[in-house]
Amino acid sequence: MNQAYMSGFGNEFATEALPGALPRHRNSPQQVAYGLYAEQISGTAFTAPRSHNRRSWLYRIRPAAVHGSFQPLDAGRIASRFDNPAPPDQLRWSPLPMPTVPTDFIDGWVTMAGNGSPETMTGCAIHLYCANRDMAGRYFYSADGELLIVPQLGRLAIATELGLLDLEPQEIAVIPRGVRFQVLLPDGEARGYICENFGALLQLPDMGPIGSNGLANPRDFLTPSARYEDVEGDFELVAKFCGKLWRADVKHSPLDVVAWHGNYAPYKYDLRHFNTIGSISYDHPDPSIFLVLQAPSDTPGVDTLDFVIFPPRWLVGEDTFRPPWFHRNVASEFMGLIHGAYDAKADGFNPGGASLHNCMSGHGPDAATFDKASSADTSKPHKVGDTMAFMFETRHVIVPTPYALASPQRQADYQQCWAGIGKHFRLTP
Ligand SMILES: O=C(O)Cc1cc(O)ccc1O
Ligand SMILES: [Fe+2]
Repeated sequence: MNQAYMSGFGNEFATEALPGALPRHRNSPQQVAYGLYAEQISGTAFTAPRSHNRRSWLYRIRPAAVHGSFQPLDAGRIASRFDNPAPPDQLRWSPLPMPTVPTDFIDGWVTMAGNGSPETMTGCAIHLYCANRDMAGRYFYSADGELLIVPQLGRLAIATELGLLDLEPQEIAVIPRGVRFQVLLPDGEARGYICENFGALLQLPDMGPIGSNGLANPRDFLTPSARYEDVEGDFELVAKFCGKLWRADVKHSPLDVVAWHGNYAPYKYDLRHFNTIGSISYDHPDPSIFLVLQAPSDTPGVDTLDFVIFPPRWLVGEDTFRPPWFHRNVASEFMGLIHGAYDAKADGFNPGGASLHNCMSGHGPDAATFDKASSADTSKPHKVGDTMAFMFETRHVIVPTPYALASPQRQADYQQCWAGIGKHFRLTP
């Protein structure tokens, strides 16, 4: 039986939708079973160390090269230059309204912020998506980066070359750079966040003194089994390349991979499976304990991108201000809320909304949260339940796009959430 998913992070998978479609003990035999073509897709340099080397072998009805020539396509609200002035202000946005005209997953991208560039393969772009129509007869890939997709509203059925990913809010998916896919909307509409990682691939973090278990456990990552379609028609292949969109005619479905093996493949992960580690004595720890996936930079210990979540958890710290503290960081923080409320903000940060606190911009609990937490009874545990927030944290400054700065969703009064923070200073302890 061809199971829907295979378990494990970055495994050497082998999967075939027709028996015997995978060549045995070689990758590129003179003739492949079922008249298939053999094709390799590499996601790291050929010479990358074995522990980081990612590539897969695809056995398909037609090679990926078979399509018409690419023509420029209007990129709409997708941006890839992050060289406009970035204000040091704390920024926050309300959720995007759902589209009023038919909009598929790709048409519905809005770039909010980013850094680096696709050409130099450094940094990332942060997009929101908002869609109400299936990608009918349309297939897409990004040569610019891997896509970390974080649904907030509505399920996604992501049909990829390597198999089908069914995704719902509180799950995430990663589509590797170059892998072609089509997104269908089982609920008729969908909204969420995308981080397009231009640099080194996302990986599971080392865990140091935490030990060999915890955080996101590798076996909870699911990769789809091979699944193909053998259909011909007048289809469109959309490529994102060097920040621009391009379209080409394709007379067959590119999702025609009958079998594949390797470790370069899409995967999904249910954030509700995260094994949250926290303080069981005093003080609020650094948010790095909530790290799900990291994209390392060339500097050991410094990531170009961290994907961090704030899941439901017990707070038990005694004589402790339990919510996130006031802080300024060298790293820059783009946050989103998938579900519920976030424990540092009493209101204004809503599911589907976003915030950006850049390098050294002061932020932390709003006045209402500060007042409540400073007088809470810390002799009793408190459950932060029914919540799922996340953060794309980067080493480089996250530049908001001109669109995001001028967006009607931008909350011009965001800084007011700290205006009520009073002076409590006195000369007695
Ligand atoms: O700013 C935020 O809300 C994110 C955050 C959470 C936390 O628990 C500690 C530091 C931090 O930046
Ligand atoms: Fe922060």
